[in-house]
Amino acid sequence: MPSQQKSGPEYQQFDFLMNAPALFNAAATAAELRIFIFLSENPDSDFETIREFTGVPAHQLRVLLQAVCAAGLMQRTDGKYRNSVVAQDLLASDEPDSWAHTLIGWKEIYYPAFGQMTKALKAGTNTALESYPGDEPTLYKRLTRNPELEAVFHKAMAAFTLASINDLVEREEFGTVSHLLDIGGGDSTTTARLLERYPQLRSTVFDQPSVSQLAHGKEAQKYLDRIDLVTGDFFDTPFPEGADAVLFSHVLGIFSPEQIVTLLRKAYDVLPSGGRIFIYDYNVTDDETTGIYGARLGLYFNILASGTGMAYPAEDFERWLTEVGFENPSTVSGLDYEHGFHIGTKP
Ligand SMILES: C[S@@+](CC[C@H](N)C(=O)[O-])C[C@H]1O[C@@H](n2cnc3c(N)ncnc32)[C@H](O)[C@@H]1O
Repeated sequence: MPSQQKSGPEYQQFDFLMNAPALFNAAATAAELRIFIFLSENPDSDFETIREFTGVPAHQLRVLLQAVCAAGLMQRTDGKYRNSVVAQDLLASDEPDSWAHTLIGWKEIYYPAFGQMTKALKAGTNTALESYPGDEPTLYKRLTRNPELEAVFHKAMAAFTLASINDLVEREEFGTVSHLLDIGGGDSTTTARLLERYPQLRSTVFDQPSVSQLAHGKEAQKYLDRIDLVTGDFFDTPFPEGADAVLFSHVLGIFSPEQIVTLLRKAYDVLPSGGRIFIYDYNVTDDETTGIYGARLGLYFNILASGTGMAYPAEDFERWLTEVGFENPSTVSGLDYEHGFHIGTKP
């Protein structure tokens, strides 16, 4: 009987897509078991050596390794295993910028929620948040009740931030800022990279109290004398004055247009004349048809994180900047991982 399977790149993409959740989880499990790091240190290991290292029963490990090979992250030659080029590049380290942390965070926190997509989208709210105790409206706030999971979340977020941050750090606009206000600055990873690059800069990082404590992590440790921490809820707590630029990195997209305008107004009010606003975030294209990182993020916000928000197109950010009073809003688009950099100046 002839094969029913269709051929061609679109069908191949369909085949990959239909199996991607299983392959993703296999990759994340291999990362959790530190197999990529092990193979980096011990390339061409045989099955028995990997079994001894992981302690996973032989049959189950056979199944896992086949899946990771099928995903293109590992190669097997004459019974010996090694990382593929991309796994060696992105997954084979424990450094803060390793994609291994991102995979584990997405496996533990993001994707379990995606099973509720239909329910959450129909309800118009982030119903998956019900799995986390508390009555706070966002994942970020509920995680403050669970320090262990919160640390996994911020490790994953910091890793992905580091993977996508170079295009932000290289923006020459930071060279003429003396005091930055980094709103929702997380564990200060972004601020630390900016301080490393721009010696004239100091930064005030505003985040929730439990998150700010994570600023004592590896990246920020070296610059604590140039970092001030301000804690609170950024909707309720006044923004501190004194900065000549405000940065929102991966923050505004979480929220609704009304909430975004509220935060932009708060930034506008504390800036001096000539002060600038910088927004670094994911953008889908203006016609809203492309952007796979943006797609994942928008769904995650609406199912779990905040019940609103998306990787808004650049034209939305520029319109909000104008509405609040910033002059000459502009966008640098096409940055790493579908990012855009939006700039406005207070008259
Ligand atoms: C996606 S993270 C971005 C972190 C960092 N700016 C980056 O680019 O990696 C969003 C941050 O906003 C903070 N956040 C969310 N809602 C907040 C609120 N209402 N008040 C203060 N911080 C908040 C979270 O704790 C988190 O650190």
